[in-house]
Amino acid sequence: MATSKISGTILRNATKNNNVVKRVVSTVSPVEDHMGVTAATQCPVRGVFDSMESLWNSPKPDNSITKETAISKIQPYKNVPGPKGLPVVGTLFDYFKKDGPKFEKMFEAYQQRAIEHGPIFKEKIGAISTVVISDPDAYNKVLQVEGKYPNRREMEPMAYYRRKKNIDLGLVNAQGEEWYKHRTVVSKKMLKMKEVVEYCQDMDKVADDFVCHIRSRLSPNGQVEGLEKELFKWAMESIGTFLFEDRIGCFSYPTPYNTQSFIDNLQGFFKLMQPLMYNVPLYKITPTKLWKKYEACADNVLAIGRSFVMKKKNQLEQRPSTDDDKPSFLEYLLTQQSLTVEEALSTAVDLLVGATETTSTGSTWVLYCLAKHPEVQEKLCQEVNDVLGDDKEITPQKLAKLQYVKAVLKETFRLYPITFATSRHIQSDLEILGYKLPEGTHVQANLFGMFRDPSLFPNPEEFKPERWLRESNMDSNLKALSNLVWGHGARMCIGRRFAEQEMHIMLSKIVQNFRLEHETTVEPVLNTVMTPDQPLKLKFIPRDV
Ligand code: HEM
Repeated sequence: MATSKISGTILRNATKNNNVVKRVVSTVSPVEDHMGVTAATQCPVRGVFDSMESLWNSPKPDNSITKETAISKIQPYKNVPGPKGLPVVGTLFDYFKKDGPKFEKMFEAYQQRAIEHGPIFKEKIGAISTVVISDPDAYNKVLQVEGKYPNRREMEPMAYYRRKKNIDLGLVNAQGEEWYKHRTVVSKKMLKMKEVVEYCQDMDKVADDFVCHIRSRLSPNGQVEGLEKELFKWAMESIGTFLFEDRIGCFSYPTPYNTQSFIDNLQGFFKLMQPLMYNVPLYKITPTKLWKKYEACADNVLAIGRSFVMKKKNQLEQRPSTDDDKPSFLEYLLTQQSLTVEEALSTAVDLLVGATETTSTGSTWVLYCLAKHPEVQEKLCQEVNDVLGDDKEITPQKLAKLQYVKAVLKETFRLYPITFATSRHIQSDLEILGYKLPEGTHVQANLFGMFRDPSLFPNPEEFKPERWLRESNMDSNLKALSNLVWGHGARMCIGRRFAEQEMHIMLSKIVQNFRLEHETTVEPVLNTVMTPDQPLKLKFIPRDV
């Protein structure tokens, strides 16, 4: 496990600043949306935080400000503590200093800032100003001002690229009513468990094929060269079964040219987006070298993604599905009155893009954590064998019983939250932790910092899936914090149910078939999502020989 250089207690350090207020009970009233789904049911953490009072309101000796005085002493935005920066560029140049924070380690920078400045700090890096919250209860207030159309910070290079090419912004970057239109269509299929479990059998087959594929790729020393790319193929094959109700053929040998090219370009697309997102956006004035590389990757991703989608669309036109067929998600999209054909195609490509780097990287971290913890691996294998018995197929009923598998995934994401912070532009003024934030402020929850805060998670550097089991004595409200790795509210990750299902299945099959050992120690870095800083060298030792 990567041991962070930083340790400490963010929340208790708040008392170093004069800004600590007694936390006020939050009363989030569930708002019903057009689909009759309450916001409370959409967001598993919402509401749960309401009762976090007991955790966070316990008297602190040096926290003498009462609720009333806190309210009368609400301070303006300009007084929110944080690192001092220069006019216009803020702290940007700090990130270029040899011993300064690093863009590719923003999660550590946030953790360090929170330890220095307390549970609320603000930072301006170049053109971007952000308020970062490291107090779970206080962050609940952000949920109250999400509005009907929650607004996340754009992935600026991606959005700029699409505007330049006149392409639909898609679910990830669209805002307001435009976003809502796409979201309404997609969520009907992707957020409903009833719909997602329909794909359990397909995912089970993909996972079985992945296990065979791994066996075929084992070198004499038991390693799989380019493991990350192989996991990427599994993620792509899995989403393909959903989007197209068909197999893409990622495991065939040699790897189909389009698949390989999609993988290479998508990885470049995410890697290059990271520096483009945080640096001064010179690419908007002139196409910089970095931008040209990014644009080439984005062009390829789009062209290949589109070719997969178009191929399926043409097949459907030649052979429309019958009543006996399970219609694919692409077919569903193409038949929606509210979307144009172009919008439907864009959405399908977005899902292909959104589903691959995330789940493959998340799975890389799980396999790494397991390889480092043989005792967890054995416990996991035992659970899988007990639940599956002789019939190796994973059904939704069996999946529901695999509690330790789920705990392993949660614990992995606690240590390596692949999206290290949430993002919202608040839609009305907000009083939080003694400060008044104006409408439009960009606010983030410091996930990495909170997940490694010893006052929240004892021995935070230890990998202990048991924390998340029903019988553990961890406060149930704190358990809910793990949901934030998927975002929250009406804009939470739309692929969450799908991603969890495919990862739980794949993980079960891997531990059933292999014992994992690790040969390298890796650290997390940001390539837009949090990835290992070097290729993983894991040994897959077949259990049946
Ligand atoms: C380990 C896997 C994944 C993680 C950790 C993850 C995490 C996230 C997070 C944190 C967000 C932002 C949510 C918010 O702002 O509240 C998000 C959005 C999104 N995710 Fe995922 N995701 C994963 C897998 C997937 C998959 C498999 C798909 C597609 C099948 C997907 C599609 C999307 C889309 C389209 C959005 C934008 C949703 C919107 O703005 O309405 N993700 N994801």
